[in-house]
Amino acid sequence: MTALPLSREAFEARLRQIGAERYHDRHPFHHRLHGGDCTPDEVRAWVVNRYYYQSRIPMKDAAFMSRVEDPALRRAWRSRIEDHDGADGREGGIARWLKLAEAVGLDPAYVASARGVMPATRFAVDAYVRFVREKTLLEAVASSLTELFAPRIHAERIEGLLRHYAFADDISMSYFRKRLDEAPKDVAFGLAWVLDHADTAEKQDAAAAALEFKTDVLWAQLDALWHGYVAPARIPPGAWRPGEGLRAQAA
Ligand SMILES: O=C(O)c1cc(C(=O)O)c2c(n1)C(=O)C(=O)c1cc(C(=O)O)[nH]c1-2
Repeated sequence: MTALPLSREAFEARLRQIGAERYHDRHPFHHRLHGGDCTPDEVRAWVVNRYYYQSRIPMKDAAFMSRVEDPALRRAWRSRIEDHDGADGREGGIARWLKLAEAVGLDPAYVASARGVMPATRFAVDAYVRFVREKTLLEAVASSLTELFAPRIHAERIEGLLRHYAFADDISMSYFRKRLDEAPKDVAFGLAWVLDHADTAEKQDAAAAALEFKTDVLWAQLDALWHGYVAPARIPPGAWRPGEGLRAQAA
């Protein structure tokens, strides 16, 4: 006997439960960061590694769009690329992230080179891009739904960083402030699309598994960061080392 799909409401609740249990706002590295307990070098390591995630988001969205045959879906999706890359003289999220890099004392060109990114960060982030390129469109859209839970963490981060770190100001926090405006529209669209298209129990299971996979992508990045940079730090070969990639004044 084939299982019946959950109602729209029950399926949405199932997706939200995944966030409640597995989203990376629960990770100890985030508690440390937002609570003011990170050393300047731990913050720098986070900025260097998280840049790689940021830089790959528009690439995964372009990979997604390259597979979409419906112009309406492509039209709804394409602002995600512009939000990160910028458009028509408007600065995008990547440029704003590099302002944060500068504020924490890093050379933006070094960060943008991605030279200091840890292997585990690359593996996790590249796995996300590959997932979106290779899985069904439903799984690809579902994997973006961690953003349902992101506004909460961005608000928490703005507040925590402003309270605890001298580098935090309007300019260095602009990435997160802007995401508070941008993300809700994307996620409302993505959630409605998944609820509309996951119309069998099998598709609901696949969408839920995709969201879990994505929480793993995020969690694994923070595990790597903790292992690499929080004492006793075990920095992997080739990854950023304290003192490297600093901007001239901060060196
Ligand atoms: O700071 C965060 O915790 C966080 C998490 C996520 C996420 O949940 O994937 C994204 C972002 N930020 C973000 O800024 C962003 O642009 C973004 C795009 C996506 C995506 O999967 O398409 N996730 C996220």
